[in-house]
Amino acid sequence: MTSSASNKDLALLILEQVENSSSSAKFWEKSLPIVQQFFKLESLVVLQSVPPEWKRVGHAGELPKDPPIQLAAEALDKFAPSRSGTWIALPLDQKQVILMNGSLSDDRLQGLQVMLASIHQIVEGQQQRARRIRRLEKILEITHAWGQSECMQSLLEAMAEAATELLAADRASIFLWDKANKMLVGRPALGIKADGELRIADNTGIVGQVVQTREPRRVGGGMDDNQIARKIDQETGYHTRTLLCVPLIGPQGQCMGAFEVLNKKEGLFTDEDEQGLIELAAHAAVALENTQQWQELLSKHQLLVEEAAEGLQLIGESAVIGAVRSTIRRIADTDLAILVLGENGTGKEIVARSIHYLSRRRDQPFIAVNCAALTETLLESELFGHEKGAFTDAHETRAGKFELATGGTLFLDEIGDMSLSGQAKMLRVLEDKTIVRVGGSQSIHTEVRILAATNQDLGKMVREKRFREDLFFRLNVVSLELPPLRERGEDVFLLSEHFLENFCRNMGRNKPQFSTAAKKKLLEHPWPGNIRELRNLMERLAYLTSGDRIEADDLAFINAGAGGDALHFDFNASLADATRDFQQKYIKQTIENAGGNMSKAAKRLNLHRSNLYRKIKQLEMGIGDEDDDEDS
Ligand SMILES: Nc1ncnc2c1ncn2[C@@H]1O[C@H](COP(=O)(O)OP(=O)(O)OP(=O)(O)O)[C@@H](O)[C@H]1O
Repeated sequence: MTSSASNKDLALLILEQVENSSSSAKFWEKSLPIVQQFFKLESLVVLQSVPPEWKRVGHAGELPKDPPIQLAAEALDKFAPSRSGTWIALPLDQKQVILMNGSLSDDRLQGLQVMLASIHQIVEGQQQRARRIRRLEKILEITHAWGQSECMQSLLEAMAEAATELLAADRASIFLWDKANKMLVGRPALGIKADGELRIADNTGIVGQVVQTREPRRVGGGMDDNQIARKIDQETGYHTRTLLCVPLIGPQGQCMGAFEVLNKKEGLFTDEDEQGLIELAAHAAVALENTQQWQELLSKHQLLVEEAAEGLQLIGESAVIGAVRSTIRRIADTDLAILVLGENGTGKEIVARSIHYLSRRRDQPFIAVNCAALTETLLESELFGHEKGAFTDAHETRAGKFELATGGTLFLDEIGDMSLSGQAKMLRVLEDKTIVRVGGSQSIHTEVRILAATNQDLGKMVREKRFREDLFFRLNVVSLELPPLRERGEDVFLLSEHFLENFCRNMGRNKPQFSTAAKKKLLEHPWPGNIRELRNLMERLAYLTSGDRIEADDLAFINAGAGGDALHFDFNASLADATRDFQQKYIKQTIENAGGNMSKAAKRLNLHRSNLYRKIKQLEMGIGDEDDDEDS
C-alpha cells in the first residue's frame, strides 16, 4: 500500500473483507493486517470483555505477551480512545476494544475510530442476521417433531434438551403454572428423582417473577446473583451460576408457565440467547397446549369408553344367558367373525356391543349399520363411502362405515336383508380387506372386526339361494343364539325391575313394587316383542302410574299389545294428538278392566272420581255419563 493512500482507500479495502468473511473472527483476521500495514503499527489486538475476563477476538503483528488490559478497560468505561506509552486503546462498541501499538496522531486516530466503529457495526449486523437465520433454522428443525407428540413427559424432556443445545447451557426446565393451586411445576426437574417433578410456590425465585410479570429475566456473573433462589438449589443439589428464564405464552396470550435454562457453558447469557429462548418458548407453548388438549381429549374419551362399557348391562340369570355371557367372554378378545342370531328385540345389538367393549378394540369405534334400512344403492355408499360427484346427491366426499370403523368393530345388523349383489360386494371386501369408495378408484385398506346379526334363518336362506353360502361361512365363524324372552323364565322379572328402576331414576321418582299378581302376569305373558316390548312397557308404567305398587290391572295393555289396538300409535300424529289418543285408550281400557266401575277405575288412575268424569268429557270420549254411574 502506498503512503499516498487515503482513509477512503483503507475503508474500501476493509469493506471488501466484510463481504468475504463468514465470521467476525475471519473478518478481523483479514482486516487487521491491512490496518497494521496502513498505519505502520507494530501490533494490534481486538479484545472482547466477557466479565470477569477478556477474550481475544483477533490480532495482527507480533502478539504482545502482556497487552495493557487496564487501558482497554479504561477506554471502554469512558467510551473514548485512551493512550499509555506507545499503546492506544480504541473502543469499537460496548464490549469490544482494539489495542494498537505504534505511533498515531490524534487526527488519524479519530478518523480510524469512526471508520472502524462503523465497519464493525456492519460486520456485527451481518453476523447477527446470519446467526439469527441459523438459530431459526435450528428451532424449526427441533420443533418439527414436537407437533406430533402425544406424551407430555417426553415432550418436556425434548424441549429441555433442545434448549440446552441451542443456548449451549448445562440444564433446562419447563415450569407449568398450576394457577388453581398457585404452584409452578418444573419438569424435567433437576436432581429430583422421585417423580421427576419440582413443585414450588408461584411467587418463588426468578421463575415466580417471570410468570407474574410475563417479562424475561437474566441473572448471573455477579449481577443480581442474590435473586437466584438458593432454596431451590439446596433442594436440587445443583449450583446455579447463570440463569435465563422467559415466560411461556400460549396461543391465546395466556401465560402457561416459564422456560428456564441454567449455567451457560461459557460466559453469560446474551441478548441473542434471550431472543432465541423466547422464540423456542413460543413453539413450546403451542406444542404443550396441543399435547395438553390431546391428553384431555384422550382421558375424556377413555372416560366415555368406561361409561359406555359400564352402562352395558346384560341382565339375566337364566342358564341360557349365563352360557351366552361365558361365550362372549371367551370370544371377545379374538378377531373371530361372530353371527348373533335371535328374534327381534332379544338383545343382539347389546351382545355385539358387549363383545366390542370386552375386546382390545374398546378404545376404537363401534359402528352399527342396519342393512334392512338401506336400499341397494344407498347400502354401497353407506358401507364403502363415496367420492364427491359420484352421484347426484354426492356433494361432498364421505367416508363409509368400513373406514369409520377402522381399528374397531363393524356391526352389520339384519344381514339377512342384504341384497345378493350387496352380499357379493361385502364378500369381496371381507376377502381383500380393502374398499373402494363409490365413484373412486383408490383402494383403501380397512382393518375391522365384523359382527353380524339376523332374525332370519340364514341356513334356510342359503339353501333357497337367497343368501350366499361363502358369505354365510365367513360371517358365521362362531354363532351366538339369543333365546326369546319367553324362554328366559325369571329373567323377565329381573329385566322389568332393571328397566323400571332406570326410568324411575330418570324421572326422579321411587321405583314402585310389583304385586304378586302383577309379577305372575309379567311371567305369563308370551312377549312377542321380546325385551324391547318389555322395556317400553316399563317406560309407560314409570310415567303413567303414580303409587308405590303396580297391580296386575296396571299391566292391562300388555295383552292389548299382543293383538288389540291399544299399543298402536299413529306416528304421523302430533305429540298433542298422540297423547290425547293414548289417554282416551288408557282410560277406556282401565274402565273396562275395572268392570265399568268408575270409582275403581278412578282409584286405579289415581284421580278423584269427579276428575275422571271431567277428563272423559274433555277428551270427548262419550262414555260413563255421571248419571249412568251405578257404582259408588
Ligand atoms: N339382557 C339384556 N339386559 C339389559 N338390556 C337388554 C338386554 N337385552 C336387550 N336389552 C335392551 O333391549 C332393547 C333391545 O335390544 P337390542 O336392540 O340389543 O335387540 P336386537 O335383538 O338387536 O333388536 P333388533 O332385532 O330389533 O335389532 C335395547 O334397549 C337393549 O338395551
